[in-house]
Amino acid sequence: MPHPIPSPLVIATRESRLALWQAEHVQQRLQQLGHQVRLLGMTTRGDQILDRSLSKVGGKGLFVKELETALAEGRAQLAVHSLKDVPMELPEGFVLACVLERSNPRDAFVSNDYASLAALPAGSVVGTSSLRRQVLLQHLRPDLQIEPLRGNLDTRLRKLDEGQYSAIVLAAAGLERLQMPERIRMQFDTEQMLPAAGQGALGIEVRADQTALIETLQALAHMPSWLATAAERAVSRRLGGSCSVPLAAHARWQTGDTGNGDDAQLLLQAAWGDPAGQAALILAQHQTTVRTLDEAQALGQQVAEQLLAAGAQPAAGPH
Ligand SMILES: NCc1[nH]cc(CCC(=O)O)c1CC(=O)O
Repeated sequence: MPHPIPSPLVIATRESRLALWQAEHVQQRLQQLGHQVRLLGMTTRGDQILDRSLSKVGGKGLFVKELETALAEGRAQLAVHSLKDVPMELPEGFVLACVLERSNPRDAFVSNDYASLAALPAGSVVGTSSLRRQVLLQHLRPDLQIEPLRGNLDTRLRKLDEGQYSAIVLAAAGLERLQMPERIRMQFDTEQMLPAAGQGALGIEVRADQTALIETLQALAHMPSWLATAAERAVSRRLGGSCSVPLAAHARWQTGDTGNGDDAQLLLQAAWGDPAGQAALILAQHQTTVRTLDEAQALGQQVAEQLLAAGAQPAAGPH
């Protein structure tokens, strides 16, 4: 007999506005299916360490460890994550139960004074929180001064408004979820600023032994988004997946939009940039029929091998 599904179900969540929105979104979806759902808010080490670049202090795992402890101890059953922040390898005993339908995967240009990246005068200071954006922005506009920007969305916007930066670049999905779409002056198309693996998608993590719960959560799964992000994450995994790797990976369906058709083709594009910022960007892409998670991962591995063959360097150690 599988474990019965507890009632109420408890979602462990960080307490940033974005994390709460995401947890409440899943709460509502599960309530619509007839489940009782409560939230358990908690502060993680990633939320506490705000003064150093994330890539220097241990990476994505910082945001999920406390949530996993709550799952392990049975204080909660689900953790809802921005898929982008989920490490490529989950710790033993945990699985990604499903990926929900992806919203906007693009990066947004936010500024009080300038309408687009192209409009910024030479030497302008642009804030961004990831090595990927830093490398891609420097590639698009070598004349700009790209500076680190940490903190949750409200903090980042405040730093912009205080005049520390002429513009900042962050995920459009976050601004849309927090109902600040008017802050977005321009959205980069994905060819110009290739998104991070999983950007704009939500994933639900559970304990691997919760088989009945995993079964239940398949009602929230969106296979086209799951397959696309699985391909993206496989690129990241092969390159040592962590925020200390300046890697972009984005997959999109080419035929139909369902991913379920017999001939649905997935186009996966990826970029790797030298963190020192000198060498040219390395780009790779491949398109193929994808029907299963295994096929999606094989596509990701293939594109990763292309990047490596062209000179991309995998991260030194595991994170
Ligand atoms: N790294 C933080 C983070 N994690 C998820 C989002 C936004 C939503 C998403 O990408 O799914 C953000 C903010 C950002 O990158 O600007």
